[in-house]
Amino acid sequence: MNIIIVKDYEEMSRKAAHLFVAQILNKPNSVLGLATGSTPMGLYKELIRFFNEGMISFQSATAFNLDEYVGLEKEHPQSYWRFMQENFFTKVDLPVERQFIPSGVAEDIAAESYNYDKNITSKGGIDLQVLGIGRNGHIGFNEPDLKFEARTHVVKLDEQTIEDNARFFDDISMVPTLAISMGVKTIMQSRSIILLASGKEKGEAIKKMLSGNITPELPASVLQLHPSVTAIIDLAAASMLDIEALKDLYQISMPS
Ligand SMILES: O=P(O)(O)OC[C@H]1O[C@](O)(CO)[C@@H](O)[C@@H]1O
Repeated sequence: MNIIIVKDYEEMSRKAAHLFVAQILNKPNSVLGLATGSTPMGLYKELIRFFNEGMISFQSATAFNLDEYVGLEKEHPQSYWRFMQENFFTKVDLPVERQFIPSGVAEDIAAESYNYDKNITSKGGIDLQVLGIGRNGHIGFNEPDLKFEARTHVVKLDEQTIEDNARFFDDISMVPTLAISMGVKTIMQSRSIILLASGKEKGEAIKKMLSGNITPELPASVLQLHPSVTAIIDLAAASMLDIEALKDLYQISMPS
């Protein structure tokens, strides 16, 4: 794993956008794995800026999102479908027919999960996946203790995840308790992964992710086994790391 420690959220977003731009320039028909939440919003803003400046086009790209709440219609203000429309898809030229987000209201969620994974494979697999990280170490909505072999599936959200995401809903009781999420195995099959983390509340999860211990109790720790991960972490999220000790395990670059 290559670790880039940056000053703040803005620098994290810029660096991540540069990696996405490089990916698209090298392979215009890339299959991108996209995420929601507060973390990647700055990345999308930067990509939209690059698009508006004419530097990149998503015309030939395909996008698969990580997850969606079960029970929320597309148009629900907190659905991840809506998040992607508002923060990215309507602002770039990625064709609608190649924007994929699992449906949280499919009649047969098991079939939806199976077909979602199959669709990723049929498009050649994900070239570049962006991930945030939950305070409990989740990636996508793969909560602690879920097996690493899971493909796209339905997950029961942790109390902590429900609490964390309650900020987006009028009341905590309105936060869905289930989600459909790419599984760890689906994520690990991506050719390259960028993990983003910003803010001191992510410090503990980042420390555990890099500790050397690989366990489903801290789902992001599995990324230590992936051959091409770049973790872009701001100083606040990196504040609990013993950088000197980690230099034996990872390639680490510090802010200039
Ligand atoms: O970026 P946030 O809002 O801190 O959320 C952390 C993670 O949890 C999720 O909301 C659940 O998938 C991710 O989208 C995100 O990466």
